This record gives sequence, structure tokens and C-alpha cells, in this order.
Amino acid sequence: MYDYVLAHNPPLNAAQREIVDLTHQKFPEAAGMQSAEEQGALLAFLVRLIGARHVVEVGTFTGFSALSMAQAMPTDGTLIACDISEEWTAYGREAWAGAGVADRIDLRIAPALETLRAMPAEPHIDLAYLDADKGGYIAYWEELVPRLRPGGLIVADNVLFRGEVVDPAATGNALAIRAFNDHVQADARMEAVMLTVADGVTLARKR
Ligand SMILES: C[S@@+](CC[C@H](N)C(=O)[O-])C[C@H]1O[C@@H](n2cnc3c(N)ncnc32)[C@H](O)[C@@H]1O
Repeated sequence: MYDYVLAHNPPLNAAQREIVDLTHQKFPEAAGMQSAEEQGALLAFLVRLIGARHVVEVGTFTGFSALSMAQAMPTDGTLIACDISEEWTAYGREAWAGAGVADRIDLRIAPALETLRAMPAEPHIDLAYLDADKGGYIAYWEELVPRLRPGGLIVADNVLFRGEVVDPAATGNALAIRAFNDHVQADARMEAVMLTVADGVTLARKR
């Protein structure tokens, strides 16, 4: 079924394929953190749908999701990519340069909360992709929502956490995600839908 889904989605372009393959080759243990192939297409679709020019990514790893969004942005768009790993994001930098989108991506190596708090307070972000440490999601959400323009989107990954969110004995990251999902649902500033895409993706739109 998954092969069928991929076969009926836009195929990865050469730059996407290269970073997906390279990530599995260089970091076989960590490669599972990479957003799924169909999420690259979904993120690009959403960027085009809302004409996003100001994008923020929280959790960049080797750069696949940032690449997918940057390729869909206009040439004068800016994507601020937040991560704490120089090692992983170095592969992203190379992939972005190879794809000709490096000038659209501003990589900030620091805890994402610091980067978000230093951003202008006014509503200017069109789309934010949340895909970093799960315990930080609520804090990231609280920094992002006021900075989103009306109609802007937050896309949150791993909201089902391998199904562990419904486990009564859930601990750690699964528990953090469960608290995040409740937080999102209770936030009257946003309209949110939870989708069973990949490991669960919530799309939330600012009213
Ligand atoms: C799931 S991976 C991101 C995957 C990426 N979106 C992709 O599609 O390839 C999570 C990333 O969050 C980063 N991270 C973890 N804690 C962080 C923090 N406090 N601030 C910023 N980044 C963090 C990790 O270094 C890791 O690269």
C-alpha cells in the first residue's frame, strides 16, 4: 500500500533523492528521523498553496524537509532552519547548495527556542514546520502562534508517535506529544486537523 501511495505522489526530484539516500548511507541509525518521502511532497504542496515566503523549520537534521519547502518557495522567500547539530545540518547545506536554494535558507545552529524568541514579534510567518524534540513542541507552538500571520500554517510532525499517544502507559516523548495534541485542540486562535500521514501530521491554521 505504501509503495502504491508513493507511486501516486510526485516522485522525489534528484536533489531530494540524493539527500534521502545519503542520509541512510551516512546515518543509518538516525535516518528514521527524516520526514517521510510523501511529507516532502505535502510540505511543498502547502508552501505553494498558501504562497509561503516566510517559513520556519524547527528541526532540520540533514535538510530533506527544508529542501522540499525551499524548492517550492519563490526565489525571494526565506526559510529559517533551526537545529542544534552542525554535523547533520552540514549535509543539508551541501544539498541546498547543489539544488540552488541555499540563498533561501538561513540555518541557525542554537536551541530552537532561543532562535524563535529572537524573531520579530509581529505576525509575519506564513508556515512553520515542527519536527524537533517532542518535549519542546508546546513551547515552540507558543512562540510561533503569535508570529503567524492570519491564515498562516503550523505543520506538526509525529503527532501519533508510532501510535504510543493512545497507550495509557505512555511516558516520555509520547506523553509530551499527547499533551501537545491536547494543547493544540484547546487553542481557539487556531483551527487544526490531525491527519494519519506518516507518523501523524497536524495541520493548524491561524484564524
Ligand atoms: C526529526 S529530526 C528533523 C528531521 C527533518 N525535518 C527532516 O525531514 O530531515 C529532529 C531534529 O531536531 C533537532 N533538535 C533536537 N533538539 C533541538 C532543539 N532543542 N533545538 C533545535 N533543534 C533540535 C535534532 O538535532 C534533529 O536534527
